[in-house]
Amino acid sequence: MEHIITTQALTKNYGSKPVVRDLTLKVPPGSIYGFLGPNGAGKSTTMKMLLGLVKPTAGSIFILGKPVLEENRLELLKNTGSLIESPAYYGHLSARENLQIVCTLKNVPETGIDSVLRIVRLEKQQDKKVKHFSLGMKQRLGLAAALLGHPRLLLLDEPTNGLDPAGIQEMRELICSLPGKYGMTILVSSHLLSEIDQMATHVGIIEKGALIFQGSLESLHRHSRARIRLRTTDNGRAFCVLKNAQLPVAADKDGHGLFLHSTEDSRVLQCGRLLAEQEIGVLRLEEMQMSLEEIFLKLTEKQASL
Ligand SMILES: Nc1ncnc2c1ncn2[C@@H]1O[C@H](COP(=O)(O)OP(=O)(O)OP(=O)(O)O)[C@@H](O)[C@H]1O
Repeated sequence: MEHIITTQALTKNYGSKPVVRDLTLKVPPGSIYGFLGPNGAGKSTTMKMLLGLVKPTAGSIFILGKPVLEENRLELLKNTGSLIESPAYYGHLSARENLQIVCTLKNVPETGIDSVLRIVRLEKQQDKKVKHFSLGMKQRLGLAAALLGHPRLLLLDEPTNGLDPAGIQEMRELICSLPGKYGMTILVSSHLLSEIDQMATHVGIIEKGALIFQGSLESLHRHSRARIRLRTTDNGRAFCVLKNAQLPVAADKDGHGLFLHSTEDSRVLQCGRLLAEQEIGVLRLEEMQMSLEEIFLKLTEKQASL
């Protein structure tokens, strides 16, 4: 399977300051690739390099299987839509008129305007002046502009920044619908783990310019050591019984229960049997996943200790 975006040792220094280091991105076709990292990690700089807006210090970029070179950059970018930073508009013009200008700039037919307005659900407001738009509507118009020309690849830099919860939800649903309906691949950046968790199929985590994780969202979740939380009629005695049986057990911090640091059926079964034998009642038994927040901290801690 050929990746839609590949970078090799992509590097950017500003003066002597490394901002992106040796980045090897692999974005699979049809994926929503969540590009995750704290503020200042280098996400925007990377996306700008992919779009040819910032020149890499070193390394190479391949988009849709082709190396991005000065001479074919424009051709490749024809197949790429982007929403980087707050999109600029003519406030005194309507949404449709703004999109007509984008069509001229992109050299794509205006016949696509109706369809992108429908996708972003702005068809009813298409004749309204953009200066009267809410931030959410402006972001959706930005997405509509990115979708003109039906690109195969979309690059979205923090598309939900500044939106209210309803706007965030709307933008998220829109983004999620695009690969299935239109066969697009999407690279979307965010510093919010929960957001990526709800949207992405694949994840790349960048910290201080370097990639510290890349893979499917599922494989990221596998990084989370799941555990079982138990509440019993006698947590103190239960702890001793399980510990004596060499089970990986720990008391939880507030003393209301226990953690079994394993989700293997055989161990959970053993745990239940031992407690029943000792006539200790089980009140709760639940599987706990590490939150993405915890996974991120774990990954970055590991990085810091390397
Ligand atoms: N033109 C520039 N000149 C010098 N330094 C820059 C320039 N652009 C970005 N930087 C620095 O590069 C680092 C990475 O910035 P970048 O905007 O890529 O991060 P980011 O992950 O997108 O963060 P944010 O979510 O805050 O936008 C920051 O320390 C920033 O100050």
